Amino acid sequence: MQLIVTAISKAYASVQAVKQVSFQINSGEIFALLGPNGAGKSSIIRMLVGMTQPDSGSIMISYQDQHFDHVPRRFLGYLPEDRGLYPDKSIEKNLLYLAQLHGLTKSKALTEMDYWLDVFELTERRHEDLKQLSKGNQQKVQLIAAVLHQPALVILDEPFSGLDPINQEKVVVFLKQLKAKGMTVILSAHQMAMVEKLADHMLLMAQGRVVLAGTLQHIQQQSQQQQRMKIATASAVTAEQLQQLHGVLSVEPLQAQHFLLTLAGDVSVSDCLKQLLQHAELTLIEMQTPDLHQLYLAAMAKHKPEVAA
Ligand SMILES: Nc1ncnc2c1ncn2[C@@H]1O[C@H](COP(=O)(O)OP(=O)(O)OP(=O)(O)O)[C@@H](O)[C@H]1O
Repeated sequence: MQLIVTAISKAYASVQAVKQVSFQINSGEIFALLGPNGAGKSSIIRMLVGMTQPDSGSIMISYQDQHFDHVPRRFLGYLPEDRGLYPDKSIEKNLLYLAQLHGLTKSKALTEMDYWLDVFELTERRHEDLKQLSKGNQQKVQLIAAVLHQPALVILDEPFSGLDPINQEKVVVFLKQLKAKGMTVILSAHQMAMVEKLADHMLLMAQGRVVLAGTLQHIQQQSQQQQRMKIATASAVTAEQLQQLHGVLSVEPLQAQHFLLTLAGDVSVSDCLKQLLQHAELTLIEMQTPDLHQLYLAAMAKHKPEVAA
C-alpha cells in the first residue's frame, strides 16, 4: 500500500489544524507522526481514514492497482484516539466479535488471537471482562483488535499512551512484527525513544505545519547546526584553553580531564583535532549524535507558538 499526501489543509471553525502538509509512505514502512499536543496529528489520521476530508490538497492511497482518497475499511486496522471496547465482555469475546465483523472465521480469529495474546502476555486472562483489566492491559487488547484481521495498513493513534516502560517495549516488538508480516504502519506518538527504534520515516509537526521530515539520519543531518565532541586528555588542560581554539563555540568540563566541546557546524573536525593535539595528548575522542528526543526539543524550541502581546 502506498500513500501520497499532497498539501492537505484542515480547519475547524477558527482553528487551522493542518497547514499544507505533504508526505509519502511506501508499502511495508513504519511512519511516525510526531509533535506536541494540538500539532495536528490526529486531524491527519482522521483524514486518512475518511472520518473527515481535507479542505484542500489531496490524499491518494494505492493498493493492488486500485486508488482511493482515504483508506477503505477493509484494508485498515485502526486504533482511534478515543478507545472503545465492550467493558462487560471478556477479552476473548471482544476480540472474536471484532474479528468476525471484519469477516474472519471463528477458527482463523482464534488462531490470530492466540498468537497476539501470547505476545502481550494476556493468554491467562482471556476470559476476564475488559472492565477488570488495568488501563494498560485494555490498551493491549485494543491493539490486538486493530490487527487481528491482518489489514494491509495499520493506523495507531498514540499506541504507547498509558503503558509502562516494559509494556511500551512490548508494543515496539508488536509493531516490528506487523512490519515483518508486511503491513504498513502509521502511528502518532510522544515517546521519542520508542519511535527512534522503529520508524523508517517520520514527520515532526508543530501548529499544523511540518517542521522536520525524513529518516532519523536525515533529520539529524537537517537539524545539526552544531557538532558535539567529547574528549579526554592525558595531560592537564583547562576549559579556557580549549575555548580559545578555532571553531570551538563552548566547552563543558565533565569529570577530570574530560570535556564536551560544541563546535560550529561548518568547522572541520580533523582541523579541530589537529589544534587540540598541539595542546594535549587525547585519550578519548567521541562525536555525539543527538537522539530524537534532543532533536525534537530543539525543533520545538524554534517553533514555539506565537503569544499574543
Ligand atoms: N473537532 C474539532 N473541533 C474543533 N477543533 C478541533 C477539533 N479537532 C481538533 N481540533 C483542534 O485542532 C488542532 C489540532 O488537533 P489534533 O487533535 O489534530 O492534534 P494532535 O497533534 O493529535 O494533538 P494530541 O497530541 O493532543 O492528540 C488543535 O488546536 C485542536 O484543538
